[in-house]
Amino acid sequence: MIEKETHMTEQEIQKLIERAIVAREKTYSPYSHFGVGAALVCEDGSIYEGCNIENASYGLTNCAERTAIFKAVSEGHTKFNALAVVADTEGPCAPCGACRQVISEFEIPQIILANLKGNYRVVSLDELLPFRFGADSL
Ligand SMILES: O=c1ccn([C@H]2C[C@H](O)[C@@H](CO)O2)c(=O)[nH]1
Ligand SMILES: [Zn+2]
Repeated sequence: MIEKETHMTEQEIQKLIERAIVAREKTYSPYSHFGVGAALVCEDGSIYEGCNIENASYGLTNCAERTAIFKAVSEGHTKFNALAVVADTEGPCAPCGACRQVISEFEIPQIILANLKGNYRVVSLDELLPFRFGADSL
């Protein structure tokens, strides 16, 4: 189901969700047993994947979305076209607040929230994080 206009084709969306599903297989989540995968498209078309990485000190856990974004930024990318996130959820997987703030920092315009059952929803940054804090708030 597409609930929002997007610049991506159905095929592009499906390919990105598939990359996030593959990324999810690398999940390190021995505490929650809740695997999450993400796939991020950079402006130049390159794709970075990420999974959630947990820690015995629970608060040090890094979410899949932030893993993908930090991998890409650490390789020199700061402009992105889209991010897909997938988990084994009932409806489309919703990023946590910390990830929303990081997604906001890099102004990722299209965020694809998906699950393993084939449901997905494409949302804009304003839908994902309304009234957000950014550089212009400082
Ligand atoms: O946006 C989110 C929210 C949660 N998780 C992970 C963190 C933790 O490992 C597990 C349960 O919260 O899901 C993500 O990867 N992304
Ligand atoms: Zn998160």
